[in-house]
Amino acid sequence: MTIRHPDYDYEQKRLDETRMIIQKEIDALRRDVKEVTDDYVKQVVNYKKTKELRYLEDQGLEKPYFGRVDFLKDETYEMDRVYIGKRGIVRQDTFDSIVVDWRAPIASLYYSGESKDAYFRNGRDIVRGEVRLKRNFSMQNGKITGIYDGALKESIQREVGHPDEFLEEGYIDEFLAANLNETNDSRLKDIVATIQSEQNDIIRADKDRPVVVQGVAGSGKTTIALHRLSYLIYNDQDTMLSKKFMVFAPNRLFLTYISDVLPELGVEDVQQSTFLDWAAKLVKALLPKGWRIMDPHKPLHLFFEDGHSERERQIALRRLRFKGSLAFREALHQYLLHVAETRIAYKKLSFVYKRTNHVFAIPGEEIRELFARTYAHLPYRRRLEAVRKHVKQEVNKQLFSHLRDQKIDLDKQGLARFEKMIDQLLDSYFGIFPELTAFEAYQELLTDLSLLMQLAGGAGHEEMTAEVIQDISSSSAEIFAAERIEPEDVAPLLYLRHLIEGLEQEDYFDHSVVDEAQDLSAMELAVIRLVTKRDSLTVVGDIAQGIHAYRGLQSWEELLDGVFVQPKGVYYTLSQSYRSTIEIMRCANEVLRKIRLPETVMAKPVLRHGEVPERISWDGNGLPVEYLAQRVEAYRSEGFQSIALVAKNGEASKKAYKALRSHIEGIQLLGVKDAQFPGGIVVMPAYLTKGLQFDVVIVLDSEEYEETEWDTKLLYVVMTRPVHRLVLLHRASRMSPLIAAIPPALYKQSELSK
Ligand SMILES: Nc1ncnc2c1ncn2[C@@H]1O[C@H](COP(=O)(O)OP(=O)(O)OP(=O)(O)O)[C@@H](O)[C@H]1O
Repeated sequence: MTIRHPDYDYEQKRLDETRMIIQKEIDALRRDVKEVTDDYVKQVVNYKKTKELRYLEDQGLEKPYFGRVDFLKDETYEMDRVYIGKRGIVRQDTFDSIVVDWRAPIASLYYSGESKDAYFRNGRDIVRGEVRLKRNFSMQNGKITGIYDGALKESIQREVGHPDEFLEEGYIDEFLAANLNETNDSRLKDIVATIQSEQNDIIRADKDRPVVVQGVAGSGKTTIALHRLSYLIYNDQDTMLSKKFMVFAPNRLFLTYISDVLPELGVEDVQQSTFLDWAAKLVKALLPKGWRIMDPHKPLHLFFEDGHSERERQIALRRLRFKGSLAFREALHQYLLHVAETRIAYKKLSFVYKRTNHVFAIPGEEIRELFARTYAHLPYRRRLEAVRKHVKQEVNKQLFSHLRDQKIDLDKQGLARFEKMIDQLLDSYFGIFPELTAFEAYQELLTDLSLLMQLAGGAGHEEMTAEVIQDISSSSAEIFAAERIEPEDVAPLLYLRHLIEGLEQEDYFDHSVVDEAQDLSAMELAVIRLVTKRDSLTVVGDIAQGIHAYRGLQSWEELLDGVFVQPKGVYYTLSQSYRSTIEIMRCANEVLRKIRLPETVMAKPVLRHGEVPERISWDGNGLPVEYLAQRVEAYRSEGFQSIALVAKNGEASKKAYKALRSHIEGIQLLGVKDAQFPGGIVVMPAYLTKGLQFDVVIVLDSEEYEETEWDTKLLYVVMTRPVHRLVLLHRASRMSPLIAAIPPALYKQSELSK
């Protein structure tokens, strides 16, 4: 902390002046919003003023800004001194901007740091110059408590040696370190003051191209995606509406976990849903009466709980993987082609114009060409309409040229009669085209084995052997026979609806965020792309945290090469991890190392130290409940607020809860059906901890994690949840091979006996 900074007096004076102006603004706004009015426009203005007032009262006065940049413009050689805050503040009397909003174009300079070659985009223009100073402030009760100047590399050089080595090791500036060290509670918070340059690039990326982010655990993916929404709304209010923004997240628990930060960021009315909740609403309208979508957690039981045969799992795996694949999307397209080519007769359309005995005719081949090629890009039903319209125009053209040749002047009535006749003719011609409905077509494709073989198998689909297709088809038929569809049917069914009927305008989003995207299938992401205007998507995730063997992406290439092709998605990677201490990340990285993925990058923790993780062996039966209760109490008295006791699966967490509830006050059990994230002390299954963070994580049954790809990923997820402390408990008789492989120097070991 540098209270005696040479500019301290200057900055404190500037802050005092700013606060005086804000106080005046508050007084004026209070007077304005008191006024009762019937005028609608004034009501809208008052609503905005009330929001502004609330911000100024709650936060603006206390901490109007967090940073400053001095920018010397190349063109004019003028120095701009800009103070940056969470919201812009403008004096109502002079309209002078006293604080610039972090989302404003010029604020971008603050995030890219000091540089001789700096620039920012202002609309289409690029403003170039030099960032002479980047300064951060800590403030409390209107007093500056810290000033941090950001010549990052230079200060490292001075203090500790060669900068690059330290940056490699995750050196961070003092200001970020101070922010990270504040005891974290489990909720997500805004990071506007400490957004890092590579995170800033993502937040401010082109809005009309898909952005795909692969980031290690704790690299700020969720946080950044939400900040990007805030940035987009601020800069593109004319073309985007926040109520047309959608955040797709993995479960309802996660949605309540993130929902607090959205109003903080000034984006209140964003839609939030799991993919399934959103898509199921649309799909239900396509299902016959009495049909239902199966419980989405059934596969979790099948794959994570005991008591299921390997063959059962194999069939389910084949079927579920196929339904989420781009190969299936291709088969859906092939189905439509198949219908267009084999189920439509494309007869010649002809009739005799009685008055002249002239035969008008459109060859069947021409209609085929129109249907199967010219209008092939349109959904089936819209294509029918377009071809019909085209044919009608063609007939009319022929008629007028014939009438001209024959020098016949047809009056209004004659023309109307002709038009009616044509309409009748077209009704009967197009009436024999198959009337497709998405649901019937979908069922047919999956249950007609030979059709599925023809459309999904063959050259180029070597993995789709007859046996695999047989498994997919017969197990799908069984589900349909019970008048059910499964969650994995929802996306392809919607996709097929799009191919057949097209989507309605109100189904579209102005921007979609997909969090934990590795858990969605390529097919689901293809559907999200369909419903998002101008490819304005932010897709974030971590392949190393893809914990569902039966679903989800295997690699980002699948997405970039198969879904975000035109315009091409922009791919970013983040390897700096901000959540956990160095000690925790070192252990977690040992597990990550075991996940052999081409895209795996080791997480680089920021320089924040803490206690080393503990491995505790226990030789009794059940759980060491009294010991756990003591530990939890000790953590509580250390000031930690959120503590997760994690069991590998749902059954085990229920058992643990039963054993612990009378020993630990306020402990809560979280399951898949829970929609509220309570914070505090919770027992939960490992797969539900995704995306969340806790001060402390205690893994209750670490011996249960086998050396399989999915268990490794699951353990990695769990180990990367804590901000401060990690404890791995295991039975004395067994240890997970994944934990056995962690060098003992990286953790503290102890034994616990009955
Ligand atoms: N630039 C930053 N400044 C301060 N804190 C940050 C920054 N970036 C990320 N964090 C913090 O790091 C933690 C992890 O962020 P977040 O949950 O968004 O990461 P994630 O990549 O989505 O993680 P995971 O994949 O593990 O779920 C949060 O507490 C967040 O506030």
